[in-house]
Amino acid sequence: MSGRASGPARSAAGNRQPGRPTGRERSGEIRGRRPEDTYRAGFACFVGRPNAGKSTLTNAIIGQKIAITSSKPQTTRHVIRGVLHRPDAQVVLVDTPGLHRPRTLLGERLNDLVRQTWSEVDVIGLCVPADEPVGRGDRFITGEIAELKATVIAVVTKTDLVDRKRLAEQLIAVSEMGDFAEVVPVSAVSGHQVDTLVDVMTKYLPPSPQLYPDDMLTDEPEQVLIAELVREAALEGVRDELPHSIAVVVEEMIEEGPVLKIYADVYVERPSQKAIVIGARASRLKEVGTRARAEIEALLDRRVYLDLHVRVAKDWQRDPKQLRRLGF
Ligand SMILES: Nc1nc2c(ncn2[C@@H]2O[C@H](COP(=O)(O)OP(=O)(O)OP(=O)(O)O)[C@@H](O)[C@H]2O)c(=O)[nH]1
Repeated sequence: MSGRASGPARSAAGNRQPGRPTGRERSGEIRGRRPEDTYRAGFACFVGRPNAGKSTLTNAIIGQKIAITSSKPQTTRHVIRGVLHRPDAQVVLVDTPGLHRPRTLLGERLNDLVRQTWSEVDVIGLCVPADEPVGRGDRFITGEIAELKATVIAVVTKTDLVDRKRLAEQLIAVSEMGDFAEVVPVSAVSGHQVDTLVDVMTKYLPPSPQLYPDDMLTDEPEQVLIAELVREAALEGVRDELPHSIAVVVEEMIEEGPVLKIYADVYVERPSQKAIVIGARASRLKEVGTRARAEIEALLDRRVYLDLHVRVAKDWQRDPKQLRRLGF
């Protein structure tokens, strides 16, 4: 045992008793620390209407492709956590799908998931794109999150798309929409103000020990990330025809020497959709496989063999059993 006085042992940074100097502080290693500089950690999420830039911003903050972005709304299905590590804080980002009018069981499940996530986080970043007028959708979400315990920060996204005058007007319009702790303009694409936004979010996290180990970027199982990459590739070019009809399940992953063999099923709702996804003489499916494999290899940094099967799961969006099987 060390000569430390009795009391609970300290296992993680910041989990210390106030007033008791650590060994590093005693040796003068950490100078000029103010009492408010304690370690902070907590959960944050971005909300906003579809296409507001939430996933892109999450990726820009974590610095890795952890959520799937697309120019079409509502591609984010799973709650994906990315963990941002800083010397003074840990921000655990939870990515949610957009809240929308439920037309299917899937829609209802997604909305439940969103509300549950909102009630569990410390900080919510309400994203409003700079290049579109503040609208009913933004006001609706602002109202929905107003009563939660979380601190709400308004984030004006995609600032690279507008000039300064338009941005200034949008900042005013957004700040008039609700009672926000702060309003922060940001561009995930150019990176402008991303660090500032993280500083602001960190400020509102509670003092807390580290929540996840240092080397952890995301706790989403690899399979889900891989399935999302396949799904994104399968949607490419056919989004207008089957925007919400594709689901992907990774059935098996087998290590074979330096190669990782991945067997995945691509589910569609109808035989006609199966034909679209496969394409003439399987040409489309081959392209999907090539594109997805490149993405997966980049994600895992290793060689991958990808085997895709297209299957019809009739009306999977409306069937509770199928939804459970597909991970919803
Ligand atoms: N120019 C520009 N485009 C952006 C920026 N952030 C996001 N986008 C684009 O806006 C579109 C939507 O971005 P997403 O991050 O998918 O939006 P989202 O809010 O997660 O969308 P849902 O998953 O549908 O709720 C994509 O085409 C992005 O490339 C930005 O800072 N600048």
